[in-house]
Amino acid sequence: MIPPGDLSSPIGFVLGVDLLHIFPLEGATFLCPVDVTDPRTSQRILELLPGGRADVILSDMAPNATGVRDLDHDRLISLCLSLLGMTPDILHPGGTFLCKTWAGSQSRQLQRRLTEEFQRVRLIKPEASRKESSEVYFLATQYRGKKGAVKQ
Ligand SMILES: C[S@@+](CC[C@H](N)C(=O)[O-])C[C@H]1O[C@@H](n2cnc3c(N)ncnc32)[C@H](O)[C@@H]1O
Repeated sequence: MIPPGDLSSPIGFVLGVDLLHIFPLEGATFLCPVDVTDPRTSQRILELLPGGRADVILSDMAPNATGVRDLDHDRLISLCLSLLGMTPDILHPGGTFLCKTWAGSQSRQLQRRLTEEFQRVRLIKPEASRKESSEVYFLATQYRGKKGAVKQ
């Protein structure tokens, strides 16, 4: 329980990662420009995370769209899979993973991979997402962890 006097104090730690420069924002730490597909990135993230692990990985990463639907879809799935590949290093067992995708033929493959790693996986279309957009989000919860352990 949080004592009332502490409600205005910062709770948690937010680390933003992007290929592009991010303008400073009070209360958040940024690692940029950084490519999540670079194998050195998880180590750089780890060095900044207090306690060495994140509770939530949240991604609305997207490549620059070419307009070729299948190609854009494949490139975004590939980004999501790169991020998922980092979870053993940076996500707490029991943690949550949210990623944006554009619906397409590889979505099932990503869903399968998420289901191997998380106890619960849901496909979400937020109200704020335009109906005509193929954008959908996978919300995966209760990360099994490296050895299948789930934090209680
Ligand atoms: C839809 S934008 C979201 C930006 C941000 N969330 C915002 O609201 O301003 C997608 C972002 O994914 C980033 N991105 C694309 N590929 C990336 C990669 N390989 N590593 C890190 N970030 C990447 C882009 O630079 C871009 O800023």
